[in-house]
Amino acid sequence: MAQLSYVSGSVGLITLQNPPVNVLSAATRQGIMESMKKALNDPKVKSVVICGQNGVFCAGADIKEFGPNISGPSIVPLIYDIEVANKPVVAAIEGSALGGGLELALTCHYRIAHSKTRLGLPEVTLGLLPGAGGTQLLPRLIGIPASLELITTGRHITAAEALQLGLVDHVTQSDTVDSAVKFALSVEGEPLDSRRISKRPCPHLPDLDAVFEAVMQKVRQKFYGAIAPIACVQAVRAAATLPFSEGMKREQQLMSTLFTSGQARALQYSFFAQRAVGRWSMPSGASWNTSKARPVHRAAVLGLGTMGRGITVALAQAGVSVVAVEIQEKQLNEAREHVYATLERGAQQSGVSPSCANITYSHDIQAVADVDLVIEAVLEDLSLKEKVFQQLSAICKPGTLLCSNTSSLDLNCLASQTKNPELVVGMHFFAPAHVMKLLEVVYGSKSSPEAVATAMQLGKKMGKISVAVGNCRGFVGNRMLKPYIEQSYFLLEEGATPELVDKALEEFGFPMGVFRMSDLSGLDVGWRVRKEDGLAEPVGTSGQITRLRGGRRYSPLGDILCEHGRFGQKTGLGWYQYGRPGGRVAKSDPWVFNLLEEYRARLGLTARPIDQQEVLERCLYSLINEGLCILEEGFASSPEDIDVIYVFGYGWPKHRGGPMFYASMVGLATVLERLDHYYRSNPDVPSLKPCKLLRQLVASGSPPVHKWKEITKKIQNRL
Ligand SMILES: CCCCCCC/C=C/C(=O)SCCNC(=O)CCNC(=O)[C@H](O)C(C)(C)COP(=O)(O)OP(=O)(O)OC[C@H]1O[C@@H](n2cnc3c(N)ncnc32)[C@H](O)[C@@H]1OP(=O)(O)O
Repeated sequence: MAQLSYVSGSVGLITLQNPPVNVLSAATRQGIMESMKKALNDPKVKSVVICGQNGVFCAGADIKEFGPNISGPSIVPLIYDIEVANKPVVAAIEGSALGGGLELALTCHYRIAHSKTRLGLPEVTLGLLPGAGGTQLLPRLIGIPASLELITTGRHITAAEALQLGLVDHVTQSDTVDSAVKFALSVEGEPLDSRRISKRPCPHLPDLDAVFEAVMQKVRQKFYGAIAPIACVQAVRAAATLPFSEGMKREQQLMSTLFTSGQARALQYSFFAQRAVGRWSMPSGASWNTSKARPVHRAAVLGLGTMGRGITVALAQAGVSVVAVEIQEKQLNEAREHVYATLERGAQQSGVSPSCANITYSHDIQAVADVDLVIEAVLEDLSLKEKVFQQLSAICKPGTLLCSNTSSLDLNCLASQTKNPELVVGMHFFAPAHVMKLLEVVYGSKSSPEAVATAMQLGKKMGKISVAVGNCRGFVGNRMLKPYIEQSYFLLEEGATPELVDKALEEFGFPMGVFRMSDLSGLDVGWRVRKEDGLAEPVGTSGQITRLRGGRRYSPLGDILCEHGRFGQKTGLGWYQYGRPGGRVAKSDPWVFNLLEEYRARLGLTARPIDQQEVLERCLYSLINEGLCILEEGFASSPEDIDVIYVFGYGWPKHRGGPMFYASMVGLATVLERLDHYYRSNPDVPSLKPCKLLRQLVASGSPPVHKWKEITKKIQNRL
């Protein structure tokens, strides 16, 4: 797992060999330790270079090894041995140097990096801190403010930024190992004391207390509820205020608390879940490793409203050439300006040139004739979309993939309008489409595995986390949102306020509670759907209110707000008041309180005290139950798919892993017991009825999430 060889007469070259990314597994640590010892004891060796095989230095500790029983040599003494070595040790960094990998490089006496290398201490994103000396070494090398920023965000930086910060000594464009070996030869025999970072004082910072206080406040706000960023700040503070050895003790102390935390487990689960969703499968058995994606060089976006514009930007930024089509001239011109400005802004932020040249605009649908793939993003209206798919099927060259950005319509209906329904898939982006990481790739009953593979690959190219899901109402994300919103309305009927419900959800970790979120996305969207479904009936001021519709309990509260023109932020009024149309700051609205009181009085409902626990149980457990139904029915192939969708598309707090992981943390038996309890008192609310899979999982001893697939398969086979 690490190999010592000899080059240029006097250089011992230690190569980490743990593909694909040379993580510091027990065997790799052992290999480094033995190779170092051999090199240092060999009188022919005058200097040492450490590199990684296959163009990657090291992606840090092996996350799979984390747990109560870690075997092999500890990482801290291992890297300490490198720093105290009496021969110069040079890190030859290429590919990635992350986490423990960067810490390994920090204990070397010199760091040479290839210009394309990414460096960082991303432990915080795994619920940890850089616990192999990173919190003590980095501030001594690059100062406290820069270290705080890198360690609390886990941001990866380029070699150029690393050079600017003083994190690396030299950046090369040519062969990294060759450069490092030449460099090692040039420093053989030179004194090393000044090169040992642990021996340096931490750079002085005036107003130390004020700096740390401000950072702590920022971190608490930005990463609400997360414990790792706070521990990171505390550890860096130790570097600033304590001698190195004491700081190291503090780092270890803080690390041991984090290491066993539920948050670290959730975040590490999420790390692997993000990668697992790429290994998609369909109920037919087709999957990522049996299906080949087609290349997409040229794509079209049809409809340049908010979503179409965002998708155009994301495609252009991914280097795909785009034909952007909008039939209304005015909308087309506005879209052109908007896309240009967004690309310019993005280019300024990232320091690369904007990709505007890749886009051609047209108001003629015929312009899509020779593209490889079309993404339709016209209004969410079935008959309009059906017409568009008929046209696309007639215009596009044979083999063009036809994708819809619909968030709610039946993909099979759209596919049935085309000559080749196997070429139709959903690409459900989330607003703003160039920013949000999530993409649901929806397969209909006729979508070919090749079409799914192509959409998944294009999503990846656009920097999205793509999840393949089946074609059910609302797909995965929006379908699970329905019972969650429904419960929040019922809670209002029973005595809660929008403020109380939102507070509970925001304290849980959502960036916005359900009512603030609804105001942001617009209450009229759901109202239109409910009207189409025949659920929303005009209530007026004196009309009778029926709470049982379609055989189940229904709350018309959202409809009543819409009848009053309260569509949320865009009209300045919704569940809250915003001062003006388009306002963003939510203020409580006495009108809503009065409405709730009058509504309850009309229906003879008595308000009762409702606590945060009940809000969480009813909103979250009904959402979880729907997720389990989706798994049971096979519309998502794994709990990881659902969790990734919720974390990256719906603001589920990252440090809680996702709804399925959270349910397993709370205890599936507890979730079942609470759902049973609420369903008993609300038998007209079917979303509270625990699904078969939940009962089965509990009966099977509540296995961990990665074992659920065995049980879902059994249920699906029986169906
Ligand atoms: C042992 C005692 C504990 C002391 C702790 C001391 C303090 C140190 C802590 C750490 O170092 S924690 C780890 C910090 N490192 C990271 O967070 C890096 C994580 N990896 C990445 O960001 C990316 O993988 C990459 C290196 C940028 C490469 O990206 P790329 O897109 O090229 O490939 P991936 O598909 O992401 O990865 C390939 C493959 O490798 C697996 N993998 C990557 N990193 C790790 C890791 N650190 N541990 C275990 N496995 C890792 C990844 O899961 C992929 O495998 P599959 O999931 O596809 O099987």
